[in-house]
Amino acid sequence: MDLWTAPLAPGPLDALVDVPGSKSLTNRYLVLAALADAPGRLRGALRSRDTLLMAGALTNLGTRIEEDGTDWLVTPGAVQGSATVQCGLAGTVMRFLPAVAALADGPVRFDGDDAALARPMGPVLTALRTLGVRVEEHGEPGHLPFTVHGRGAVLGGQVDVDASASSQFVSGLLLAAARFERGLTLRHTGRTLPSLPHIEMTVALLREAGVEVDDSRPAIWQVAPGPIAGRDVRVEPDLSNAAPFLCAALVAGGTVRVPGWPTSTTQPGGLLPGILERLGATTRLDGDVLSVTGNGTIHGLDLDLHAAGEIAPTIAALAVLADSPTRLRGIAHLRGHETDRLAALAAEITRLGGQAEQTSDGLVITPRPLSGGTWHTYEDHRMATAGALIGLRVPGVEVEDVATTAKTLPDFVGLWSGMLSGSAVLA
Ligand SMILES: O=C(O)C1=C[C@@H](OP(=O)(O)O)[C@@H](O)[C@H](O)C1
Ligand SMILES: C=C(OP(=O)(O)O)C(=O)O
Repeated sequence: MDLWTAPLAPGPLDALVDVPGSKSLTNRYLVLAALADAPGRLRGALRSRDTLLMAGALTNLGTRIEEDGTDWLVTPGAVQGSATVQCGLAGTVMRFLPAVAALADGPVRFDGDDAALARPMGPVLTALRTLGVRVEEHGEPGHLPFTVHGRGAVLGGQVDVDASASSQFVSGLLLAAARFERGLTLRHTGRTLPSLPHIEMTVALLREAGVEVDDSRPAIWQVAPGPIAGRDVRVEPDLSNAAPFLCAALVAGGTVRVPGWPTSTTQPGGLLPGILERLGATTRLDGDVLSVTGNGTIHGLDLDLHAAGEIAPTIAALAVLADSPTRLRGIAHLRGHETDRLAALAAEITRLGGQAEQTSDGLVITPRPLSGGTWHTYEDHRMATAGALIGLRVPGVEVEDVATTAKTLPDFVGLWSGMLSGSAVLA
């Protein structure tokens, strides 16, 4: 077992951290570019395990993706069957590509890491079947591995989807829907809907590519059939990956700045400044540089994170170091993320001597004095960065398999040490 001793904060921070591109934007732009009617260019695309898996899968499906300096040039081709899609542990790959594969002229087999076999896929497969696509399951029903038997075209029409376990079920169908003969009307039938900003991101990117989307009725999205424009786009920095760095200012005191912060964004990380202020930070946006300043005091709070579940592990790490208890709500769907994040956080916080209880839809964390020990990461990049954050203040936190951060941030350790040495860190 590979252990990385999380460095203690040397004192108040003063750092500029240039965070690489957004995973969610990169993988959406790649899918849209692959389905477009002309070549496209991605600037600032993230290179990480999840985006390289997406690029590799699209290449297997007939897209040409070339490096041009730091850009990705994407030349669409007819979607090809007799292909395989290796999903790794990437939700965006396993949920976005089945609807693309349905357009292929033959079978496309989807497989992934062992941990990926536990992630829910059923609503995507049921929706494709409703749309007339044959799907063959090879393991536990509603999970990887499976084969989508493309027939070269999808009629489209109306479909009901329960997306309470993941917004990606909706995004994945919408992204390919303009290529269905009749487009798609998708109605979410579940009681809760997580990560709405990520669905809004999908809608925004479709519209930017010239696709007509009607989202005027609650929980219903209608995508008109039509061409998808090949575009030249720039990917915003990954604001959820910025979170551990910005939060480090609350743990260690001092200031951490992240350049390239968008003035408006559909990334859920756009909610961070408001959340960090409630936790005790001061935030400022000077041009496109977000500064977060802390004085070492973190306030516990009651927070519904259903819109931004992705940042919950980072907020949970702050909560264990706070001056009062924290209740995180609205994040039952985290049980289907890279690991059962509610169980993983509760187990690891408890292992260090903290107190964390799972509720039906979140966690209650009561600060207690912590001591060092192994912080298990369960192949979850955000568990690894949460351990690093706690280790800034608690001596001897040994983060297991820190390399798992490569899922979305391959140089996490380098960026983290650069931040601590106070130098400007350029990705
Ligand atoms: O569409 C996307 O890019 C994502 C949607 C969210 O998924 P869930 O709705 O499953 O939480 C988020 O947590 C994930 O990291 C990325
Ligand atoms: C839930 C996450 O990833 P995925 O895209 O694999 O669902 C995440 O990055 O926090």
